Amino acid sequence: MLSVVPTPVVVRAPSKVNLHLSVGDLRPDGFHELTTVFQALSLSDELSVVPAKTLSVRVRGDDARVVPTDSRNLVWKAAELLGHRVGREPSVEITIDKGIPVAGGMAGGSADAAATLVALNAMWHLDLSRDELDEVAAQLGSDVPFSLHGGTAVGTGRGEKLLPVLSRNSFHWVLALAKGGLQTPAVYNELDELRAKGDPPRLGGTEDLMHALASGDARALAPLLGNDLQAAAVSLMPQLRRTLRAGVTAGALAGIVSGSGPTCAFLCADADAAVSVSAELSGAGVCRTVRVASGPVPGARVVTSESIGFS
Ligand SMILES: C[C@@](CO)(OP(=O)(O)O)[C@H](O)COP(=O)(O)OP(=O)(O)OC[C@H]1O[C@@H](n2ccc(N)nc2=O)[C@H](O)[C@@H]1O
Ligand SMILES: Nc1ncnc2c1ncn2[C@@H]1O[C@H](COP(=O)(O)OP(=O)(O)O)[C@@H](O)[C@H]1O
Repeated sequence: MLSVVPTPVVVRAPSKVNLHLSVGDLRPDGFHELTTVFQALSLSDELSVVPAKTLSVRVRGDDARVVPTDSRNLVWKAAELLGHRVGREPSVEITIDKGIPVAGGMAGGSADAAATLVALNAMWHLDLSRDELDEVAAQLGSDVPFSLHGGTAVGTGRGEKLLPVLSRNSFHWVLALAKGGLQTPAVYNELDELRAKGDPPRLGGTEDLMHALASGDARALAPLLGNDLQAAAVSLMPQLRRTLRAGVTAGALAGIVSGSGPTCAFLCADADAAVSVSAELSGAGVCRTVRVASGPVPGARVVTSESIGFS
């Protein structure tokens, strides 16, 4: 007799770097008003989802031991929220292969949450529209809608309201992963404290950055990269100053802290330059490990989803 065993729905979801992250005032709801330009990068997580008796989560990869596998995991929350919304028990086993550093300012948890929504939308044949998925995504976290969309986009509000940005060519990045992570709320908090004590510089507008992206010119883009959270991340982890200097000494066009950090992202002139910067940076002893990535890449998407038959 032929029995059909479902193969997993496998979804790949990208990390991100904020090319521009301008942080406004703290809102009454505890979030800061942002203007940010996200770019999705090829460094990614992969999720495999199969039907099961109950909801469970497994995590594999270098950082696996610091990722919760219970209801604190964003994929658990995503499965429950979507299940509740469509009236289904989220009885699935989710395996996360982590490529994105944990608590690294690269939206790894958000990528996994977005991947879960995409996987369940496919597995349960829900056919939810982009807008419906976006609405669920925004409830899970400010960065989750961008992890769904990918590409290059401007985020406003708390980062969840997105507009795509015209971007030509691929950009080449080297990522310096730190020993340890930084918790996003602590970094926003530190910025509020720095602002209460003094007046750290605030980023201006994004017009020139948009032109540089449209022209696809990495050399034009490099001096326009900026992140208001960088001062706060460096204040909490002063060794990042050395990492940022080392990347530029190694030949990168520019370096910034990615989002709330502590990953540092270095924009390079081309793919060859990225390989050479990564080699030099990994020998400099200023970070835990180094990765090469390119962007923009698409948002969370199914990479395989079939049923196989065997007798
Ligand atoms: C800083 C950024 C930049 O893209 O990303 P990461 O670097 O952490 O990946 C984001 O704003 C993080 O987004 P995300 O990680 O989804 O944050 P959320 O879960 O929505 O919020 C976590 C906490 O961060 C703070 N927060 C987040 C977003 C925002 N616009 N203002 C905030 O003050 C709040 O303290 C909030 O309680
Ligand atoms: N699927 C997940 N992957 C990584 N971290 C997760 C996940 N779910 C929950 N977390 C928790 O979220 C925190 C922030 O993780 P992450 O999303 O990787 O960082 P960031 O907010 O800096 O982009 C982690 O410290 C971890 O405890």
